[in-house]
Amino acid sequence: MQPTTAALSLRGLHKAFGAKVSVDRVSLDVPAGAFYGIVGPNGAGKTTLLSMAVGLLRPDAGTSAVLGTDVWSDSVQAKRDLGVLPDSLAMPEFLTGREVLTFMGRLRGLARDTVDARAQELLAVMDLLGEERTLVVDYSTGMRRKIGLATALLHNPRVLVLDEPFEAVDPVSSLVLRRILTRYVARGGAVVLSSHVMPLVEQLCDSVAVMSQGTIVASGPLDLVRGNGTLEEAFTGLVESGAGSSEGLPWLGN
Ligand SMILES: Nc1ncnc2c1ncn2[C@@H]1O[C@H](COP(=O)(O)OP(=O)(O)OP(=O)(O)O)[C@@H](O)[C@H]1O
Repeated sequence: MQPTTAALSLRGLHKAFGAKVSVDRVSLDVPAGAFYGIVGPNGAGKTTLLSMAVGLLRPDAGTSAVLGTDVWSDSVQAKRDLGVLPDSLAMPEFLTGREVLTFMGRLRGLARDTVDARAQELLAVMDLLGEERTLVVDYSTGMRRKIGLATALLHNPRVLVLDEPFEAVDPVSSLVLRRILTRYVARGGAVVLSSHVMPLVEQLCDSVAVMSQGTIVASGPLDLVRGNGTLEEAFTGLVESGAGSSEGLPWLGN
């Protein structure tokens, strides 16, 4: 039987900023149809890794392939298959949400009526129809996240890479989004997301990678990584990041 091509295949990705190694020769395979969570403490290298994986940040070394297509040497095809929610989103600020979707959809080569129909549906599910006339520059943080997610979904990509997709998103929109992503995976799409919210990762993802100080310290099926405890317990055990002790700040509250 032919092995199925990985949704995302990272090989030896490496990035240093000056003397600081942010991602240290990371290799990772995200299988087709996976719902893959990447967790790690602040500064672990998740955003840097995902930015290189989707072709937004050029690595010092290593490769990334989306469904077998290299993101740097065949970026047009790779980006056709990819929907990306980056960490910090550069947006056309002086457009409304609907205009952003129309603009991005047309850039993606979608027909005008397809873009219009999808924009209407996406604005509805993201609960942004009421803000139709608001310019993105005046959006709240959560609204920006939601319009970013809508643009990631617009062209019906086969692989979604989402950096902290639930950050600043209200509980109702978060529930809607979780359902959308679960259905997307059930239909054969692959999702890679980073998050700090362990219960959410446990609820959604079938596989996880734990990052610490630029490397992956554990990866694989969720049940294997968390063992008999919760993901949070496994995470805390794996990541001895030298995080500040809760015994500190003796003056606080005294
Ligand atoms: N453009 C940059 N210039 C210099 N250092 C950077 C740059 N981008 C990231 N870093 C450093 O690389 C390391 C990893 O950062 P990164 O944002 O990838 O971590 P993260 O795991 O996404 O963190 P968080 O969970 O806080 O978002 C950090 O030490 C950060 O300071």
